[in-house]
Amino acid sequence: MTRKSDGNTKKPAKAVAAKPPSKKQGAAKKTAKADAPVAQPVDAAPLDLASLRQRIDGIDRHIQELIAERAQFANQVGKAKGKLAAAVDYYRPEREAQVLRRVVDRNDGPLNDEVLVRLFREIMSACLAQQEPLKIGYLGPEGTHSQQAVYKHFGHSIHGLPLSSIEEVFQEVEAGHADFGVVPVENSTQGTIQSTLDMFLTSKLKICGEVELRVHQHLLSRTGTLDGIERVYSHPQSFAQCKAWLRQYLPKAEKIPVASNAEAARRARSSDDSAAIAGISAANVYGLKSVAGPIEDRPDNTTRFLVIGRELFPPSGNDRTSLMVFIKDQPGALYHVLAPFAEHGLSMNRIESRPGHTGLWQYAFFIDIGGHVEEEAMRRALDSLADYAQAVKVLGSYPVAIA
Ligand SMILES: O=C(O)C(=O)C[C@]1(C(=O)O)C=C[C@@H](O)C=C1
Repeated sequence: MTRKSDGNTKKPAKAVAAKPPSKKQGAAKKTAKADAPVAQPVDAAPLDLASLRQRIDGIDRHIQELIAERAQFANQVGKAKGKLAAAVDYYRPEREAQVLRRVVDRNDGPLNDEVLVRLFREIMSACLAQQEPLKIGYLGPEGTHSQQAVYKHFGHSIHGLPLSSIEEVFQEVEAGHADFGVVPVENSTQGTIQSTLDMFLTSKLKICGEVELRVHQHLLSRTGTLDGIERVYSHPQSFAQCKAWLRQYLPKAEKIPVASNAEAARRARSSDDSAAIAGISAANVYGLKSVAGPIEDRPDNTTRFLVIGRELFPPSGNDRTSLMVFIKDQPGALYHVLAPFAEHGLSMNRIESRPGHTGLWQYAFFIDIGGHVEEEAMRRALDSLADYAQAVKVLGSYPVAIA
């Protein structure tokens, strides 16, 4: 598997140096209501605690009024869409991506992009839920990183459906019991989650989004101490992400692989000599204490999840397209399949091959390309594949993950 950066690198947190009110703030002052809070010039005498809290109270009132106003407009947008069948029909991932990108572009600190995106995501989630909350299937049980990925992408105003396998997530979305599903597809330390890619060989579902989640692992136990730990439960992927730490601190403990980190936490709760490697949220769900964390070997350990649904959405302006390509058995076929993307100025972020289940030694290539299938360059590149590809399936075109 190869993956290359696509320019979606996170902006470094902007400097938060003291500065006079910006032009943006100056303009806002003119249009704001008379009782709206006014930014305190940085060189003014510092306010006392009571006055600072008074300012915050004023700002909170103003924020609340604006959120209520926004929710009313979102409601009207919902009505403008006409009488639609279900909540899923009101959801517009391309619009949400545009809103969040603008939040990032406008951000001058002191809060970082990730925090601001999370706040705005929650506002949109609540606005959408006025129609009806979306139903989102994920690899459960509760407390997994998959559940965190669901909240990161859809906010908390949803109905989460914890399911027992990646296959079941696909099935529940296909059957319409869930509006969307969220499944892990690759980890920056451990590589591809092959069971997810293999589902696309037969599934008709489309990829409608991606979520990147920084994954922090913790050692959790009933006692909260390393002493006396004889066995550790976790998912094989998590064991692999914490190999060096385990070698150093628990070289003799038995390592027992289980189906999910949440299941590991559930088992660790039954005795004092057991521990689990899992995300910190599992500690709250299963009543455990953190012995140590984060304990992953690489500090940039990140898992990428896919959002799967039943339809494709229009371009957002910064999209990625995932393809599944079966190539013809002839010299240079792979080269000829990839060349049109470069010729049309489209960058390839990832290529992965898996047994295609169509015949002995026949492979399916999973390819991620920057761009959207409704864009001219991508359409032309796809048209040029026909001579060297046996079959091309567009798995989805979706907004590139934000913050
Ligand atoms: O713009 C829309 O289509 C809306 O429904 C509004 C809104 C929002 O709150 O901004 C809410 C839900 C959609 O998924 C996208 C955006």
